[in-house]
Amino acid sequence: MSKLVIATRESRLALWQAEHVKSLLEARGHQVSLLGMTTRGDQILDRSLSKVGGKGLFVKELEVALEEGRADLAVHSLKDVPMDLPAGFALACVMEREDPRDAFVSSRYAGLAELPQGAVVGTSSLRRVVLLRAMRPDLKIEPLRGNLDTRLRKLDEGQFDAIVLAAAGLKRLGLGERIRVAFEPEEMLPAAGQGALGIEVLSARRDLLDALEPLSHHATALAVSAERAVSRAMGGSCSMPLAAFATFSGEFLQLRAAWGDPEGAVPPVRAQSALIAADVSQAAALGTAVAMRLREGGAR
Ligand SMILES: NCc1[nH]cc(CCC(=O)O)c1CC(=O)O
Repeated sequence: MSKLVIATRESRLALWQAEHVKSLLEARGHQVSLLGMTTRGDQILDRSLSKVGGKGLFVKELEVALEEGRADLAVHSLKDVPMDLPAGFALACVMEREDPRDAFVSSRYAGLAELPQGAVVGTSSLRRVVLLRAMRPDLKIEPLRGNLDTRLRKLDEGQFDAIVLAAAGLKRLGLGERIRVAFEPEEMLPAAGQGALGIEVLSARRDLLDALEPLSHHATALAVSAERAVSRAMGGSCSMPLAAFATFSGEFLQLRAAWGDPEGAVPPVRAQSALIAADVSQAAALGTAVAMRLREGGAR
């Protein structure tokens, strides 16, 4: 069968994800190799992502490799993939989702409620900041960047009383025991696409669709399509605190979303809706409808 090259970032999580796709494809008879590369997002570690150009930072170099024919596939955490891909690129495959929740990580405290008044919590996600503030306005929330190992090290060095990370990344790296408690979506609604992997290809590469089809996961694709439609309709960038989380069971797609005021002047606006969805365009329509409800509720 075909020989495929996967372009990947070189963080431990990105490599795990690329290896995961590699082994799934190999099990189906393909020959696969990895092409590791460093992206702008990996180089810029001192500033909040929202200030330096956003989600595209982790994706651009991988797209150049696809364009130049040095690689066939790029594996991404969907959360980091911009809503609209550049012309000529397509999200060919959405894979089964890992745990979509956010995780409370701390060595001293068992959960948010145990944190003392004014405790220091690390996160650079604006979504996590506004949702944490809504639950615990007293906390001191401080920026936390770097790859997963760096963030855990900063916690272990005592720079924070607790940090918040995606459960999916920790579990993939075998660090699931660091999770003291996973936030229920009612408390901290996940980001669009959190926990799901997507495979990007050049749109012209119809030849790859057959190889990728067995890796795609219908329920995840529907959920993520609804979530990403919320972000798209809200003009979502990572400078907007936005959460969107959908679940699909039976034929029923349920979507919840939350918008936070970046200045924190008003509490988060929440909206939800559900419908029977059979394909990704119906799922996206649900996302658009929920975005409209957010706006009606005061989201900008
Ligand atoms: N923003 C970085 C990022 N992109 C994807 C994940 C975790 C894995 C996932 O959501 O699939 C993380 C780390 C985090 O948010 O803690």
